[in-house]
Amino acid sequence: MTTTSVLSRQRCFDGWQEVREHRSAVLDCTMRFGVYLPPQASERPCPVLYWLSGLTCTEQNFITKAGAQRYAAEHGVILVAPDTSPRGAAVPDDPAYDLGQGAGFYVNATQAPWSSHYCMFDYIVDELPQVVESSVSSSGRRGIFGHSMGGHGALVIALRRPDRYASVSAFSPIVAPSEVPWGQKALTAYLGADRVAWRAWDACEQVRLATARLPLRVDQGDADEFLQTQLQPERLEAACRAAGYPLDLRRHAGYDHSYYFIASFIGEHIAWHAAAMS
Ligand SMILES: N[C@@H](CCC(=O)N[C@@H](CSC=O)C(=O)NCC(=O)O)C(=O)O
Repeated sequence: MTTTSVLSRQRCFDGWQEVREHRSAVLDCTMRFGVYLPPQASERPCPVLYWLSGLTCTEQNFITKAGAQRYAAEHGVILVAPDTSPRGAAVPDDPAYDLGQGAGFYVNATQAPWSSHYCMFDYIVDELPQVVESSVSSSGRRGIFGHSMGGHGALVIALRRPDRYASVSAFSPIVAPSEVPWGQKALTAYLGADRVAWRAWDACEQVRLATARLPLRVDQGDADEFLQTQLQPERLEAACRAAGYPLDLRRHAGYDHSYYFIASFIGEHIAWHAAAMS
């Protein structure tokens, strides 16, 4: 039985924005997550939409910058925003922003020293939903979305576990971590140098193996500073086309990689997930 404490609770669009903390058995550390409870959650079961943030983020970035609560209240969706890695003094870290704490990449690490704590895939797929959904009025319907590293996480998680989700979407995702510097660095550290082990964590590879077809949407700004070096959405487009996996990829002129882009389209994503989760 996990004990979860409420660290903060604010009224927001007639619902509640909370930050909760619990001891994670999977990650072997204390973890925080944001949970937004829309007004409907006090009257009836609501679907739960999980947001995965990108490099350098905590549970705070999404809840303070995306402006998502207005739309979650409108559509009766519970929003959950976890941290991006295990945390704490006992958890291995790296001085670089793109490895270690704040950069868990949503994989289950197999290599020392990371494997003792960095099991973000299992945390997001299994432990966190158990913790959250046993304490809120959940309809049992779930969606997942994310940004950049978190977009990669959302895609891989939904492609590998379509039984768990009704829909998946991403803002500016890393779609082929095996082929770009952020991903190659993280996968080498967490999984080792053998690229065969990387396939399970690469959305383009997983599209090729997918048997189920979830509603899949990606939004990408064309002024994104990481577009050519780290993101390369054309790789996902090609993989989906080859696999016959329907993809709704929308490109937006002038938008960069920031939360200003996310805030501009978050309402569309939440409405889209709400329809799929109903
Ligand atoms: N060069 C930056 C890189 C960090 C960054 O841009 N982080 C993004 C996600 S990038 C991919 O996962 C982000 O969401 N930042 C938080 C925010 O609130 O904008 C650096 O050195 O920090």
